[in-house]
Amino acid sequence: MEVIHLDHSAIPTIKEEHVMAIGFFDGVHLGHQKLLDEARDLAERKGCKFSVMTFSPHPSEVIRKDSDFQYLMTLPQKVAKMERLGVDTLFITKFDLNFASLQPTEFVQQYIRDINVCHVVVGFDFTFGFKAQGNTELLKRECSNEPWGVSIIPKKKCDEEKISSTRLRSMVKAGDFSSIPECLGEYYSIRVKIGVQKTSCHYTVHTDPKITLPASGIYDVEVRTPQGMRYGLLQVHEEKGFELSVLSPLGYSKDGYEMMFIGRSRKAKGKTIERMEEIVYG
Ligand SMILES: Cc1cc2nc3c(=O)[nH]c(=O)nc-3n(C[C@H](O)[C@H](O)[C@H](O)COP(=O)(O)O)c2cc1C
Ligand SMILES: Nc1ncnc2c1ncn2[C@@H]1O[C@H](COP(=O)(O)OP(=O)(O)OP(=O)(O)O)[C@@H](O)[C@H]1O
Repeated sequence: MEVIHLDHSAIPTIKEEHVMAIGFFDGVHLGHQKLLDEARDLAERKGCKFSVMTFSPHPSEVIRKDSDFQYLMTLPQKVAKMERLGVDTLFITKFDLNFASLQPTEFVQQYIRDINVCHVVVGFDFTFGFKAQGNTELLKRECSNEPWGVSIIPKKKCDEEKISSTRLRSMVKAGDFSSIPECLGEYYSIRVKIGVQKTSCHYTVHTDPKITLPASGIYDVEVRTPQGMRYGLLQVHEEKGFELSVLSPLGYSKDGYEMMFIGRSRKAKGKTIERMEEIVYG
């Protein structure tokens, strides 16, 4: 997969035509995946490349100056997931105040027409342009006299409610992981690094400070190590970061580990995780 960083001041020439899906896609949940699947199928039928345009950082950080904005995934995680989904070209457009002030028609001209897009795929509630004034109706009007077309993907729901990144963030924050695989298509996972190894199987761990974390409590987790998966208990403290206990040591990994949240640990209720064997084996 080719990754192209787009900056207002330098938009490259793209020679080959491509079908492009547009959106922020935090978490790349099952609503996003439905949209991306349609874009990939269409690109295949048209015999052209499949591209995705995403933005960085999140518009909330720039427009609402929300410096505490918490993501479901880091940009490298998003890049890796897009690659797994068969994306040929990923455009990462720098979202700054200059870019945010583009009128919807200017965005269409510079970021769709001028980069050789032959078809755009967006969801039913996609918005774009200054003050989010552009919507799917405007996109359809804009392309009516153009060689490129637009597909609008209907709402994908879970439990009668739209699957959304905002909803997933709330579930994670509440420590409610029960419906997450139905919305995300997999367990919620974060990348962690070891801080201090307290004993052979007990560690303090840390993660990217911009990543959404669950409320304090003890969670069942699975950690992917070079030697395979390890079951563990993660204790999230209110202020003091978190601690991980596993049944056998993690083994060395320079880049850290992927840790999946299974759910709140019922067995660990009211306990601390130092004595993990007692919690696990009763
Ligand atoms: C050119 C452009 C300008 C934008 N300007 C604004 C803005 O002024 N205010 C705002 O809230 N969002 C703005 N956005 C963000 C969009 O409303 C929207 O969040 C973004 O296009 C990602 O779409 P998605 O949230 O459906 O994934 C802009 C987006 C684009 C592409
Ligand atoms: N459940 C869904 N069904 C269909 N399309 C969706 C769904 N969720 C998002 N999309 C579409 O995917 C693209 C990316 O959307 P976006 O990143 O805003 O996701 P979101 O889950 O709606 O996020 P947020 O909760 O932050 O608004 C947009 O074109 C949007 O319309």
